[in-house]
Amino acid sequence: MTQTSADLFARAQEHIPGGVNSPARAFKGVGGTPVFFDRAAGAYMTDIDGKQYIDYVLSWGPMILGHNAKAVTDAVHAQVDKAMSFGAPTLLEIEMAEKVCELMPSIEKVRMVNSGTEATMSAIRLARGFTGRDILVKFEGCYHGHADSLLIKAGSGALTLGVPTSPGVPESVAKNTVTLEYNNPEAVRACFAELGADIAALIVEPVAGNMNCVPAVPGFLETLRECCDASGSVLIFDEVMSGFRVALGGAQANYGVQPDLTTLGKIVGGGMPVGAFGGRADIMDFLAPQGPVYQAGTLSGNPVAMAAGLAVLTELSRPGVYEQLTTKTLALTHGILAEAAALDIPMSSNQMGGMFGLFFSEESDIATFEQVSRCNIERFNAFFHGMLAEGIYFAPSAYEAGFMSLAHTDADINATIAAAGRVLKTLK
Ligand SMILES: Cc1ncc(COP(=O)(O)O)c(C=O)c1O
Ligand SMILES: N[C@H](C=O)CCC(=O)O
Repeated sequence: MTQTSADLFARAQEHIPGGVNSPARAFKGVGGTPVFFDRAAGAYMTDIDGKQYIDYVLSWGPMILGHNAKAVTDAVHAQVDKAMSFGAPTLLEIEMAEKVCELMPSIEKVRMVNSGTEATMSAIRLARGFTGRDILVKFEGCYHGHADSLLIKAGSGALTLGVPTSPGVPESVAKNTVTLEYNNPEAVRACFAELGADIAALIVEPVAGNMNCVPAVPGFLETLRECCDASGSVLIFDEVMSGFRVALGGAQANYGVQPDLTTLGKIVGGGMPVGAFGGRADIMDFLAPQGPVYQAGTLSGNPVAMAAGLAVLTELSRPGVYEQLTTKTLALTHGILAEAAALDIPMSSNQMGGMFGLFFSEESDIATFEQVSRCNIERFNAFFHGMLAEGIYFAPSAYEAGFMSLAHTDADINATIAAAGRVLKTLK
């Protein structure tokens, strides 16, 4: 942390609540003050004082090509020169919808929105309107944005700040959200046996990325599918984070389980504020103006955002991209684990495609929220600050996933592993 960042953080707090526009940025979990950034390119971000960092946050996932990839900035500049917004239909929106449906075949129709929160909130309203039921099932430690019915036992910043269930959510809303243990199929079966006829939807992160990184265990998503089929409930995969990150077709392609609805964000907007939700045509046709469930947005399908997102999806559609991301991510996690093992520091990792988690834990198979909660947070915090001083930017919370981009080179990864070795030595 530099004096300039500290000064700016003090100034920010005068007129911005907590000094940030999203709590996850505030360094509350790790202590200290956030770094203020000025520019970014490829795998690097440069702070306000000119110090460069290798970035594994990537704007919390979207910058999968690396920061300011030329294909994206060219597309954005070209669109800005034409128009920034019409509030009327465009060809770009059709191209985006066609591309998303092509890449994720469970999506027959898709609606663009402006954030992941809007996507999940709208998907849930749609599921409730479609089924005529109220109950929503979610999992502890999964984060689906900050809509009222989802801020219950949530992950990410809410968990980091110790308010997984937020004040301000009325009891009348909270009572319709049932929260279960992630990766526990028995709990899901029991819940559906009791409440199935009243359950509108079940929403899940198929690779949880808001309680660190915890992929679904084999059979878990299949159980969700079976329970939803048996009770006529809508199965929603929240792929805001995992979509186009763990595979081109998202986690649903890797696991071979099709949801009824999918929510998207982050990568689909290429770094612009975008979300999307889509799925079975019979459900999506319940949306206004075709159907009765209302949902709208002044800037939804914004042409600049569509141009950025399409440019990213086009780049990601090239052969070999996800193999590269997997190789890079495994090189990083294995390299750091090897440094820790050499120092007898218990550490384990999870990984899928370009998404990973590092755990200061004796356990090597982290699959539940409880296991994540047992990790050594103090050690993570010390590791985080050591790495930050070394010029490596990891997410400022033990409950967030890490991200790899195509721009990270072997040299970046090796430099990160060497830095981790030096920092881990100080944690002995
Ligand atoms: C899985 C998941 N769903 C939903 C959201 C909400 O997205 P946004 O922050 O764009 O509202 C996020 C991230 O914040 C997320 O990781
Ligand atoms: N974990 C969150 C999204 O994935 C972090 C982003 C935020 O809430 O600011």
